[in-house]
Amino acid sequence: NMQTEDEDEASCEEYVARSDFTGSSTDQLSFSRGDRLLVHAKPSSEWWWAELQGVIGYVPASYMSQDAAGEEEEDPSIEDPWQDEEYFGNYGTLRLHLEMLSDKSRTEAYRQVILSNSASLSSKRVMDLGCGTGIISLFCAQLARPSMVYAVEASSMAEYTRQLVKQNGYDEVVTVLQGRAEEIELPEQVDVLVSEWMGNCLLFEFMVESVLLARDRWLRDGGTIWPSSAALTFVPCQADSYYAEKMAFWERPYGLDFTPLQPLAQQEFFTKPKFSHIIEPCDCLAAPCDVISLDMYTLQVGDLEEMKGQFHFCVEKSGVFHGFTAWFTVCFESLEAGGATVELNTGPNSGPTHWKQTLFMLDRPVSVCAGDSISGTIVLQRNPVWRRHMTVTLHWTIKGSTDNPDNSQAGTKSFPMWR
Ligand SMILES: N=C(N)NC/C=C/[C@H]1O[C@@H](n2cnc3c(N)ncnc32)[C@H](O)[C@@H]1O
Repeated sequence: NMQTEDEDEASCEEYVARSDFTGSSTDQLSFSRGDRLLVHAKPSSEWWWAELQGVIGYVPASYMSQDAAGEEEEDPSIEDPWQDEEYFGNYGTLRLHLEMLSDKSRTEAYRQVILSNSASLSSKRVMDLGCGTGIISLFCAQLARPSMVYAVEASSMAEYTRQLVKQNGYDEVVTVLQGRAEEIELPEQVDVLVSEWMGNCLLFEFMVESVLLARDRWLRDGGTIWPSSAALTFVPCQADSYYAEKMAFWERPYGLDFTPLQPLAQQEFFTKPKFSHIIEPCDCLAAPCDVISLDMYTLQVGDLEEMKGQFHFCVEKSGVFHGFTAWFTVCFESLEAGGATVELNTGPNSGPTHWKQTLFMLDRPVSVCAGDSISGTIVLQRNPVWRRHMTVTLHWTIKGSTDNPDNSQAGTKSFPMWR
């Protein structure tokens, strides 16, 4: 039902942009912090249809603020950009700790780090950032002889962690401090800073920021940070079963044609990355490639705002290119020069982990042949408002191999994680 102009104006709402936004496709508006936008419709919770100086397009709803127009500073007490209440609330329950402790690949990798460095850990001072139930700190006390381990945990789990330390007779070696690593005070600097901070797609949750701040404040010069380095790995892949389940399903359910729902399915199921995807090695269409590498000694908090990477894949076998799958690897250098490095690889050729892998589905699958190339860039854009979130923007070009050079097409897509 078409509304008349003035009615339409009446149903519009004015919002203020919380921060700058650069549209990544022609149907998205770009705007600056403080711009006043007229929201005409809210077709989904993520993207609204809005107008700015006569131009209409999609805007990310999370950037829209209805604070009293003109109020410059968003009141963080209303909406904490770090969502710490919810975040640390979740970690105050056992569910996530049970999941992480049950992840053998993850937990045994950290145990191996302590075990293989046990001699060098003698008389060392250690900080375990975000210790959770304290498993890494307990490994240090159980397998080595550090002079002190400061186990820092912001959630209410910390009081139980203290009990676990005492229960196992390590209260002389492990000191549990409840609080955010950014705010607590240690009595001294440490020789080793260890943390298990990696989120989905390596960076989600952005706990890594806390690790960098603690490194700069509490790790002595020449100290060791574990993990020492991290890499985000991508591969172009098939995702037949996921595509069949979410998209092909609408072709002929019960002998009926439901294909008009496919645009909705694409919007609802393929707009965000799919966490906890398990990719089989045979789904990989090319050799994986590290698109982003982080050196934990030199990485700066500012670098986290926008990280860029490039990729170039040579398709090794013909198939359907449904999207990209991502995972990460972290390395723990030895405390002694020349000692063995321990690696935790969360990819399809290593043991399963609770992170599994992350699947980025293209809007439309593309058939590719062996010899084709898929090259492009990835940009991880940290969300300026919701500080634990980011957007992953992919640009790719598919070039036919020499015998079918005309099969060349380009694409781009932005995936919010999550806001
Ligand atoms: N690996 C992932 N994704 N999460 C694993 C681990 C997260 C644990 O670290 C704690 N944590 C996170 N950030 C901080 C901080 N800044 N200060 C103190 N404790 C913190 C959380 O409460 C969890 O117990």
